[in-house]
Amino acid sequence: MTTPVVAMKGITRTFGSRSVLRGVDWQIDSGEVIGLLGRNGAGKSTLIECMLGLREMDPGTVMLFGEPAGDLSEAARARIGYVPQKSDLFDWLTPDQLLAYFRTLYPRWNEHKVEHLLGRWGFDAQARRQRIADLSGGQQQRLSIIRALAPEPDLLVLDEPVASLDPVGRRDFLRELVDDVIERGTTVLFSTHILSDLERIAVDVAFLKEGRIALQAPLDDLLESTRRVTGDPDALATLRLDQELGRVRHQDGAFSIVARLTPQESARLHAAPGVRIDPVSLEDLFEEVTR
Ligand SMILES: Nc1ncnc2c1ncn2[C@@H]1O[C@H](COP(=O)(O)OP(=O)(O)OP(=O)(O)O)[C@@H](O)[C@H]1O
Repeated sequence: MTTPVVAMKGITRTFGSRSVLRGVDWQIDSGEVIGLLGRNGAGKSTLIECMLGLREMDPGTVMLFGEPAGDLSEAARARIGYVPQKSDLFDWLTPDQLLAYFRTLYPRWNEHKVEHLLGRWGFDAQARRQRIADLSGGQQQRLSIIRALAPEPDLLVLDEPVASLDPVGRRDFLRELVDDVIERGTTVLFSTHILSDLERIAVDVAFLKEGRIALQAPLDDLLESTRRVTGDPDALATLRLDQELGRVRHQDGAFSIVARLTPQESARLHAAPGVRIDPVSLEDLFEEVTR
């Protein structure tokens, strides 16, 4: 049996009276590429920070590459790349100084990739010698991504990595992620609110809701099996489906259920009079699962 890259058990985190994580059990295996979704304030950043041993937890344990996250060996630490939501760059340095510093910390550091990305992402000679504090938010985010990719990590964790990037920067970053990072078999966890980005990468999606992973599945399977069933409120009110994600009574009196349908359920509902079955988008799914 191979050791999971991430193994979390009973992760709990409370801020004052607010319980943000409520006993998360989660495992991420080698080579998985997972998009982490959840409403604002659902606890995605908190979960990621607990996962990487950057935040104290209430009860709970996290193992990374089989080692306790809070007491990682240098070797295990060097296998992780992290792009935080808020820049943690040493902003009194220049990009060249920052990258030179990090180069000394990692046994593996792909200088060719660094130069290539710096060139492609608009770091000319002047920008490379400018204080990071004086770079734009998007440039800082690009630099943070370059720093995380340079050591060719086995686990790459990205917390809303494209939030400050312009559309060209986003597309370019996604291309890099798909063509190089994922292609190499890297395990990737990334949180985003840009659902179309997830659809480009074709990954598993995990939904964080009420302090737990409420649902995780390959995105393609999820979209293929999930349907919105609309019909007569009285008939649908008593309908029970195996994997129901949500039910809504609309203002116009219509009633709909969003559920993952088995082939049998699908056949049964298609044959039922007055029932409509429609595909759902990832946005619909997000709304239902995180409602
Ligand atoms: N240091 C802290 N002290 C008090 N509350 C905190 C602290 N850090 C996070 N929280 C609270 O925990 C909740 C989850 O925050 P978190 O940043 O993890 O959510 P998120 O899912 O990443 O949100 P977003 O999508 O908006 O980035 C929020 O209600 C936040 O206010």
